[in-house]
Amino acid sequence: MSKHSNIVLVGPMGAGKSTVGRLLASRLGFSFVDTDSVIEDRTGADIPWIFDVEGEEGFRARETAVLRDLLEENASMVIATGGGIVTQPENIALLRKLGRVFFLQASLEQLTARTSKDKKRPLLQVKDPKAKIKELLELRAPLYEAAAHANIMTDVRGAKGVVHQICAQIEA
Ligand SMILES: Nc1ncnc2c1ncn2[C@@H]1O[C@H](COP(=O)(O)OP(=O)(O)O)[C@@H](O)[C@H]1O
Ligand SMILES: O=C(O)C1=C[C@@H](OP(=O)(O)O)[C@@H](O)[C@H](O)C1
Ligand SMILES: [Mg+2]
Repeated sequence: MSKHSNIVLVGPMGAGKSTVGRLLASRLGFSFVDTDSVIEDRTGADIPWIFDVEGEEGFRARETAVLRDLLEENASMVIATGGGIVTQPENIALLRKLGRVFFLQASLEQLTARTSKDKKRPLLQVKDPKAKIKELLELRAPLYEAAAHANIMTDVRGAKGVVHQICAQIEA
């Protein structure tokens, strides 16, 4: 286990990392960090713009830089990551160094429904978002498993219920 006492959330788009992360941080009295928000704050641009101008490659480099910077922080944090952060091999070790990693999962139907209204995910601005989510999940599931210390199914409970479940695992 890491010397850092952070809680790190990984998982596909729509798993609830940003929503649960914020609630969990408040419940634990930790700082909340969303790597997407850090990148947007640093660039002064939104994610679609970064994907457009710097490409996914540029965005991924920024994600790794954020993880490296977070390792220098001493605060106790809940860190919500972007769904593709595990695609960079070096990030797996960085995530596990940062703290206890929870893999938030949900059914394809739930992931699709939860992301259907938000147009700020460039990778899902395609004809068939459900098929894209499925494709990414098949590619990334082994990577989430490699990064995570624990898995949390989020289908049958709302965000608050997921917070409760994570707390129960932390306190066990
Ligand atoms: N456990 C849950 N049950 C139902 N809806 C959820 C749950 N967790 C998050 N949501 C909703 O799903 C959408 C995506 O959540 P978000 O936190 O942005 O996911 P992520 O950061 O993993 O992409 C939001 O509208 C959020 O309110
Ligand atoms: O899965 C991905 O590659 C991405 C997930 C997004 O974060 P969320 O998982 O919070 O939506 C965001 O980092 C970007 O759109 C890329
Ligand atoms: Mg998010």
